[in-house]
Amino acid sequence: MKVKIINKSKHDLPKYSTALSAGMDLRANINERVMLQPLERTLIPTGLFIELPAGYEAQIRPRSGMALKEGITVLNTPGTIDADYRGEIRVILANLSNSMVEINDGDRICQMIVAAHATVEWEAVEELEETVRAAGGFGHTGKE
Ligand SMILES: O=c1ccn([C@H]2C[C@H](O)[C@@H](COP(=O)(O)OP(=O)(O)OP(=O)(O)O)O2)c(=O)[nH]1
Repeated sequence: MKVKIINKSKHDLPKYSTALSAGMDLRANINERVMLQPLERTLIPTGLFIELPAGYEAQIRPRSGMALKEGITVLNTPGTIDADYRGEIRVILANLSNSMVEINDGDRICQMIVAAHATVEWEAVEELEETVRAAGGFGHTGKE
């Protein structure tokens, strides 16, 4: 499927040629580098604007390398970009390490995937169909 995208950032669309794969890395589009202190969070602009068809969302996810090497995650992962959102895509980065991390302009800070979602009409009822699990959850079957 084709999705319209406006690139107002200083950077080429990252990995555009391979964007048919699941994740497209997004780059920070910032004028000054950001110093993220331990446990600090910040909102990073990307300069990207997209127009998704109804029934789809974009999800903003952390990059595993940044998570493992630097302790940087996307705080609200997976961030949701609604199909009717026309604003700039921005990314909430958080530093879960115990040292300061520098984010520079053009850094690949996260990845974005586009996913179909169900279109649900909630039907209010008094009872739900019975199952073996019933209300069991949160580890009620134990560890083994
Ligand atoms: O990581 C994110 C998450 C959201 N958004 C934009 C697109 C999304 O469509 C809109 C609203 O996001 P969300 O529904 O998560 O925010 P909210 O806190 O529920 O705010 P709202 O009341 O605006 O829906 O903000 C981003 O740019 N980056």
